[in-house]
Amino acid sequence: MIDVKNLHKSFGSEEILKGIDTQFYKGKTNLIIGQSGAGKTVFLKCLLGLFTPTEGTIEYNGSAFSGLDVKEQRELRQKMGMVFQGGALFDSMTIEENVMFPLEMFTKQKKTEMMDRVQEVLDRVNLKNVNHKFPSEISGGMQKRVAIARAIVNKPKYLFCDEPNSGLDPKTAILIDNLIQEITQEYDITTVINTHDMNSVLEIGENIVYLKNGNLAWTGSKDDIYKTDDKSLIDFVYSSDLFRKVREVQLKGL
Ligand SMILES: Nc1ncnc2c1ncn2[C@@H]1O[C@H](COP(=O)(O)OP(=O)(O)OP(=O)(O)O)[C@@H](O)[C@H]1O
Repeated sequence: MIDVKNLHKSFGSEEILKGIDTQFYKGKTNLIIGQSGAGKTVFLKCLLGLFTPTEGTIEYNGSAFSGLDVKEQRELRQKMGMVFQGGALFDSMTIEENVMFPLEMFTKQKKTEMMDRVQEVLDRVNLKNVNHKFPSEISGGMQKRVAIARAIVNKPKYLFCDEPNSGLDPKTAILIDNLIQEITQEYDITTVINTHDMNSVLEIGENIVYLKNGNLAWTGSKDDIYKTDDKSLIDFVYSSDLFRKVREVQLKGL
C-alpha cells in the first residue's frame, strides 16, 4: 500500500500539487485521472521518487524515502517497476536484452538464472518467439507487453504505468489493461496507472483518484462513478462518448 499524506509539489512559485491525501491499494489497479495539466505526471514522478515533495510524505508500506538512508532508498527503488509512456524500450537491444536490463543493473544473478526469469516473464505476457528480435521488428501492442515484462522482471511490489495504452487500437488497449490487472492481482502488486483513457476507467478502475488543478477532487471505483453527483467529475467523464453511451444503456436497464 502507498499512503500519500498532504503532498505538495511546487516548481518555483508555481504550486502543481496542492496537498493531496490518498491511498493506493495492494493487489488493485489504482488509476490517476484528470484533465491535461492537472498534475498526474508530476504525481506519478513523486510516487516514483523522481521528484521530492515540497511538503508532505509518501509512505510505501510505512516507509517514506525521506526517512531512509541511501542504501535503503536504493532497495525501495528496486521494488518499483515502471511502464513508460510509449514503452521506452532500448532500440539497439533485443527484446531479451531489454527485459534482462533491470536484472543486470540491480541484481547479481547468474546469467542462466536471469535467462530463466526473462523467459518466465515473456511467457507470462504471452510473447513467443520474439527473444532475438529488436523493438522495431514487433507491433506496438507487443512492445507494450515487453515494457510490462521488463517492469515486472525484478518482482516489484509497486508498479507505475504512465499512459500504458497510448498509441494502441481500442482492442489491443483493453488486452493490455487486462494484462496489467491480472498481473497486479496475481503478484499482489500496488499498481498505479496514469491514464486519459475512459475505456480503461470502465474496464479496470478499482480505485480511481481524480485530480483537478493539483487537488484531489474525487476518489472511488468505476461503479461509484455512475452514482456520483460530483459535478466536475461528471463533466470530465461525460466528455467521453463511450461513458455516456454505457450510462444511457444502464439507465434504460438493458
Ligand atoms: N519539471 C517541471 N518543471 C516545471 N514545471 C513542471 C515540471 N513538470 C511538470 N510541470 C508543470 O506541471 C503542470 C502539470 O503537468 P503534468 O505533466 O503533471 O500534467 P498531466 O496531468 O500529466 O497532463 P497530461 O495529461 O497532458 O500529461 C504543468 O503546468 C507543467 O508545465
